[in-house]
Amino acid sequence: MGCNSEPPVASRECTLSLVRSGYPYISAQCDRLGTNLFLSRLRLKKTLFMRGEEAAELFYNDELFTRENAAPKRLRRTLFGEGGVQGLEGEAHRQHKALFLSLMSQSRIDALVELVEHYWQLRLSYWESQASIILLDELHHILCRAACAWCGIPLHNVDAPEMTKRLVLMIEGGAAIGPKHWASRRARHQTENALIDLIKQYREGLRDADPSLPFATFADFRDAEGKPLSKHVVAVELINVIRPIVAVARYMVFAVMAMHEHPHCREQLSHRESGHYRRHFIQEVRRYYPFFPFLAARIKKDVTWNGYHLKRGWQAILDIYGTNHDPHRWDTPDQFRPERFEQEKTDLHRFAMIPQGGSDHATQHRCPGEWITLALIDLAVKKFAQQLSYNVPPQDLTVDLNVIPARPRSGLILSATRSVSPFKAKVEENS
Ligand code: HEM
Repeated sequence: MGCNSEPPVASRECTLSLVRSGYPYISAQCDRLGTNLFLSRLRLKKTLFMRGEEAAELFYNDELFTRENAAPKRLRRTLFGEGGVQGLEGEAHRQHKALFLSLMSQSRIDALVELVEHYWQLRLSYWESQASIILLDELHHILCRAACAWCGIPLHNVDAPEMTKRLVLMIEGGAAIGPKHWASRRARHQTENALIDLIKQYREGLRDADPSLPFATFADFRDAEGKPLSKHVVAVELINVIRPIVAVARYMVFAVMAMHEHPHCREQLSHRESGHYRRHFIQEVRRYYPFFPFLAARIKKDVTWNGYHLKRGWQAILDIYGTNHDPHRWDTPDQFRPERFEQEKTDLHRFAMIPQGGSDHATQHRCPGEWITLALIDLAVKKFAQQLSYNVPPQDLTVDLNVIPARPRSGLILSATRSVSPFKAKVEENS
């Protein structure tokens, strides 16, 4: 610990090294310096890098840290959109966040899972007719259709592949450079415009919408003064629902990959009464595999913490991946061991395991889609451990730690996929 000094400096400027090394970069500096807090410059801005449970708790203190204008512009123009919940603070944030959380009742989550099962079932005969499929691409497609139906966004069959392509570009283009980044910006622009048209028609009475679905929830919202959200902000928030649902495909793929690489896990998951073990397995998937690498904020006022002076105006970066792998908190953090969660007191960690952010859902920026994510990974695990037979042919399953968001290079190719136990298909085909 320092004695009323600034945290140790890892390097004068670290942008290139961070881009080259990717997810493990911050942890490697922390281990080298023997600290969970260090300074460097990111794109010339003085930046405090933070890792671990204690540092995460500090990062989520909104008296000291703010998210306003903290995320890089290139992310706001691709992944997040401008004017959405991620960049809001205080009362405006609480209002938007309450809308998201109002969508997350158990019955609504069950409805989404049923829709995913429905579209999965429709796709299954295609899988069975093919020599092989790329699971990541297939799940993107299924989740896009289910997410749009769940939100009340009309998607005719012809639009579905285009919408899937655009949402995937938003997910993958934020951190990309060059043509892929520009394609991602175009995809956001086109999707926002298409949604703005629908919202306009709805508000002018030219189109109906089910009042219980997210489309109407956002389009009908009025603040305390009776003011609606602008059409653009409604579009951004609707994309904030459908885009991350499609992104859950990566965790579903990682779960199937983990079963392939750890056959003893698959064996335990194949029993129908495996619920307890399945929860631990899913938590380990979220802890172990890389997804979002870090979060950005700005320090609001000078503070002394653990003997270090932290200064107002510094950029702060919280290392998500490093916190989930912090060797001070997790035993053998780089091994995939679901049974580690037997010893954990709770399933919902506030600051030690933060793949979808930490602290509180309602008052902080913690992900409101955490329960949906758990339910969709659970669905994938049950399907692949209990209801489908398939082969995993030789392929390149390397997960590059400098590609954000991470994925297995092959996307996980499966061959000879067959249903061995009937899928539940409760929802009638209606599109
Ligand atoms: C692939 C699974 C997912 C991952 C890894 C993930 C990760 C994250 C992370 C790291 C944050 C930022 C937390 C923070 O700033 O403190 C976040 C926020 C958010 N996520 Fe997720 N998420 C996922 C799924 C979802 C789903 C399924 C939804 C919606 C249905 C969703 C909607 C949001 C929204 C709206 C925010 C902004 C919350 C706020 O600013 O208050 N996410 N997510």
